Amino acid sequence: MAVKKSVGSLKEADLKGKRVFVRVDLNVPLDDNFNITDDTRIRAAVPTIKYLMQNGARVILASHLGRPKGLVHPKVQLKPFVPRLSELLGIEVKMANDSIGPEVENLVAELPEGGVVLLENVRFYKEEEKNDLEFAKKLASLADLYVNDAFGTAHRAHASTEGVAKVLKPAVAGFLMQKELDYLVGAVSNPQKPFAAIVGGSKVSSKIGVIESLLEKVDVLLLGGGMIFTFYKAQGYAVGSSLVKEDKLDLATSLMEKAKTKGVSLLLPTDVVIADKFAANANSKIVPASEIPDGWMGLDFGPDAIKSFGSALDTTKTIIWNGPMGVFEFDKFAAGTEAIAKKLAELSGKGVTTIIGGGDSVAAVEKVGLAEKMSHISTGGGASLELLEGKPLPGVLALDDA
Ligand SMILES: Nc1ncnc2c1ncn2[C@@H]1O[C@H](COP(=O)(O)OP(=O)(O)O)[C@@H](O)[C@H]1O
Ligand SMILES: O=C(OP(=O)(O)O)[C@H](O)COP(=O)(O)O
Repeated sequence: MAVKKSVGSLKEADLKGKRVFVRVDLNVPLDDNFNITDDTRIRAAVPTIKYLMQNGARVILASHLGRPKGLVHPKVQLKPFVPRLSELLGIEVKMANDSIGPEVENLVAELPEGGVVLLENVRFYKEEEKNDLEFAKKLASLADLYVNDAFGTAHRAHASTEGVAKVLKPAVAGFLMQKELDYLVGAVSNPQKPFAAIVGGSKVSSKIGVIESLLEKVDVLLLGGGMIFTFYKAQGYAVGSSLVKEDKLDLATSLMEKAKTKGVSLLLPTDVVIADKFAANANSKIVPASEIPDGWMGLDFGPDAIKSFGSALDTTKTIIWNGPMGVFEFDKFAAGTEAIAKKLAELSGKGVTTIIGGGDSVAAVEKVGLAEKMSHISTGGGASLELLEGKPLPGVLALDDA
């Protein structure tokens, strides 16, 4: 099935007095004191919410945060977002203690036109990720209309992204969703070549699968972040206590073989920055990729890799980047990520199309002040990679046709 781009528009919807269920992606980085460290995704959701408010809708916001796996987890409650959302929207956003049930229904019933309520993390219910129909119906019963503006979660077929869109009609795209599709479908379905993808981050299990299809599309594939140690181990390297997905070792081997057969230049860092613990103040040193001692873990790549990755990118015309190259949140392990951000900013200036996707990748680029230099900052990492694969996104497919 082809990627779908033409979806029903919010502009055609009758909104006055209507209860509108808006799925947004507020899955942004927070520090240990619940301070939002990058609010790009929150700001990106604002135009749709403001439009709904200005047109007299009663707005019900739903999002996930983290991966609480169906359990109520205080660390990923949505309460910390209320002040920032209220500030951005210029009203007092109400917080619900749940995402379904009588208390939520009462809050929604009391909402004035132009009012906004934020539901609690939908992933506190295991039914969310299971895309349970009964749960989707409960969410749907809160509203008269569904808007999906959560591009970052559009690759997930979950109750609040896909299930609810099937039972609550009309179901249309928000402005952010539309903007992302307009840009990305064009840019990635027909990219200017040579085309490079850079994949890092920590979601190894979900992103390693994407690599297989990326090998059909790209000329250059650079791997970094937590992704690389599974590849090293598959080659017999010692990886110490680095992040490794044991069940993906065979896949890593077959991906390296496939890259060779396809003539794709697949590069892994040749040196890494290792740490004796996962902490900002860890002891660190640079070692060859094949020599990570026991008890040490790789948290960034080293200066040789910075050079070789830079040269590999020099001749490309389109670059998509998802996933930081190291634990950039700790200054000691941020050099690889910063070097890639700087390289992409430099290449953007020379006419190369540079697309950055993903909550943490965007946070990393924001941290070094280079977001403005990129061609497109996408709020979706996994979602933009899956679009690039040519996969239809369930959260988009479920929306009404244009
Ligand atoms: N070598 C590594 N080991 C463990 N975690 C890493 C490593 N490199 C990067 N990370 C972590 O990956 C996280 C981001 O991963 P991910 O969610 O996949 O990216 P995105 O949100 O951009 O899609 C960051 O918090 C970063 O600290
Ligand atoms: O942060 C997200 O994806 P991303 O890290 O791939 O950009 C989305 O909020 C989806 O989260 P999930 O990967 O836990 O389903």
